[in-house]
Amino acid sequence: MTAYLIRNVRVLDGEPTDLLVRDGVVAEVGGGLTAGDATVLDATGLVALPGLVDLHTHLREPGREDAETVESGSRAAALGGYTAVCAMANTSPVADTAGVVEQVWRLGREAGLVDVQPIGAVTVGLAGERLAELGAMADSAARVRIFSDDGHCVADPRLMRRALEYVKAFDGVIAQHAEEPRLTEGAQMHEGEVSTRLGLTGWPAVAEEAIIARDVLLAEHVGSRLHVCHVSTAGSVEVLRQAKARGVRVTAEVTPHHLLLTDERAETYDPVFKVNPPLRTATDVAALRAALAEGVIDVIATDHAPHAVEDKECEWAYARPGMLGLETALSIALDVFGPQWDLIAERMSRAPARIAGLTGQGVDPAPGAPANLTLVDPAARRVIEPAELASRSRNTPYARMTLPGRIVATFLRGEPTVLDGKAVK
Ligand SMILES: NC(=O)N[C@@H](CC(=O)O)C(=O)O
Repeated sequence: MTAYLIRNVRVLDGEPTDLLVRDGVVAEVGGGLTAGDATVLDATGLVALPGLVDLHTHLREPGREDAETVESGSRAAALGGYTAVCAMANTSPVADTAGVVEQVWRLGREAGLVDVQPIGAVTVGLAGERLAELGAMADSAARVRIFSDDGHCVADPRLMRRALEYVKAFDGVIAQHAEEPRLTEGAQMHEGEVSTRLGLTGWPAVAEEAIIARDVLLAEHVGSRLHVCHVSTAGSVEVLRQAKARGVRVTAEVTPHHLLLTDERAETYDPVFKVNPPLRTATDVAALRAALAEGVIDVIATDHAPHAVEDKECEWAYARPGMLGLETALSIALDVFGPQWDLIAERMSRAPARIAGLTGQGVDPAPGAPANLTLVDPAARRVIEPAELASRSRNTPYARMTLPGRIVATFLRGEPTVLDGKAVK
């Protein structure tokens, strides 16, 4: 195993120092370390962060390997500075058995670019009727702890209650896609002024808020852990704020796109901006930013949702919802929050690692810490070219935008997965 001496790097907000990475851990930190047999990387101007952890990634394997595979999604993740991703269950077949979650977990190990932690479905086939084999998935080699029907809401309150109760036994968490389905039938975009003008059926904020309100009460009632996926409205933030103040065991995530883009993008009728939950208003964006800074929202999660060209480059009404996120998330965070490295490390690495129970991930670079880390050049700016992305899909909403920050290197347990901005394998 090669050792690396990372010279003159700032660890988060600290002064420039050297990091010696050896045998999978950060062996030493300090000024003027000697290289010995280590490969020297000059990291002047770069910032070292704990490797990013994504709580919400769609890898599409098994079933839609034309849109993404575990390997291509892992490469996109590593290039985005990630060392772990949680793979959503809405594959085909659905990840609702020990067999499927073990398959995804094994494919992740084989790719070896990030830790792939499968998420299990809450209900069989995401159909919302019967609980899946949560215990068998938890006991499998994949050690599933997060369960989600993401893409669908667990709408039946009794089923949601049972799921919350069931996962308590192994400190699991239910990650809810909060969308009251009766309120979003036929919905194409956020319900508001823009949808009225365009004549598109709206997805009202209350469809999200009503489910979050119900679920925090259920989680409180049974004393279990709830995680809320892709929070998108100012009203949801208020529900979460109240629940947290009461001590409910609830955590929440927001996506990079909901921190940056608004429903006005739908005026282009370009389906690249169609996503679930939909892009909301500038008021919502401001509330989400404040909630993330404050900690009412715990995590930035990408909801990386690759889609094949035929599913995206068609009429708005027929396009699948979802956008790419892994290769641009850190840049969006930097654009929105500036170089607040401790905040970025907390919301994009430590907190998601804690919620997912991933030991060894989300640990700041310090002597003895597992060498899962990423080196960022905050001064770099890059133009996003869809064709240059490592994802098999092209549906980035940031095409041809200039974004700040560039991932220069990523290390997974001491081995580089990205060097000089390029994937190592
Ligand atoms: N977030 C999205 O817009 N899409 C997700 C699932 C979903 O939440 O609809 C996908 O799997 O494509």
